[in-house]
Amino acid sequence: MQVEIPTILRKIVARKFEEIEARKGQTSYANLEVAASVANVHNAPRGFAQALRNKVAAGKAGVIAEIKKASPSKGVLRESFSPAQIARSYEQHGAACLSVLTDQDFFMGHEDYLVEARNACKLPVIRKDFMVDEYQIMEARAIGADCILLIAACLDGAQLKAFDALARELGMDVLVEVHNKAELDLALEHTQTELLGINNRDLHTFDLSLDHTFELMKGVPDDRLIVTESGIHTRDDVALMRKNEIHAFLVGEAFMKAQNPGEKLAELFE
Ligand SMILES: O=P(O)(O)OC[C@@H](O)[C@@H](O)c1c[nH]c2ccccc12
Repeated sequence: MQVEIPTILRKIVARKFEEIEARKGQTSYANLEVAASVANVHNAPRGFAQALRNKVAAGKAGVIAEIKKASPSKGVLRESFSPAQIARSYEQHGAACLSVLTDQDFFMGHEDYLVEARNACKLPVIRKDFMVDEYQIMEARAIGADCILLIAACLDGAQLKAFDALARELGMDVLVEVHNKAELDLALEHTQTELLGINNRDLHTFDLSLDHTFELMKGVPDDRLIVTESGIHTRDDVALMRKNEIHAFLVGEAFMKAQNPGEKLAELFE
């Protein structure tokens, strides 16, 4: 028998199942469905993938700028934390999209932060969380998310397929995140999404290397847009990616630690 090591990712996922059970006790799936259809009228999806594509087609970097107060690897990243202010600052300085952490226990995130950030600007927003149940996908659209993240490291093929299909049915885009070849193959086999995230950080160990992007990109079909995720801190990191034909980025820490997140974005990407 294989013994499962309680890595950080496994701890997060175990906790996530408890959290979802508690939520189901408060709001039924049927209620979320109603809220999602209301959201499709008043907060129609803003076209997350398209916004990224537009930047890249214009010869620019497509930046998904992240709003996260803390992370399990680095602790609190930012004391003064106003999602609306940060969202406007990102928009002003050329972000294509926003990423908002909604996980409370490990990232000090909240659904309200997504709502505040999205209401403060016109950018499409991805709900950044650990999706392990359809309930969370319906909830994502109900709170106005334009895209969801699916992490291949914590899903099997059947789940990837079902969650990807549900998200699209609701009008959202999907960013499928992989970290190694096995996960990439799984993602390509079971999802249709045009956005393929390569996480440079291993969510089991926190090891980080930009080489993951260069190793895995070879196996990605041309019609997918690759998003390099995590560990982008300098103009040199950006230049190295762009030299290798990677033009879409997901950046959090470097912006969150800067006094002015939007100005930091401009500094790295202009
Ligand atoms: O803060 P960084 O190193 O710039 O990374 C951002 C983003 O890639 C990271 O927050 C992330 C990537 N995949 C995730 C999955 C869950 C939570 C967080 C993440």
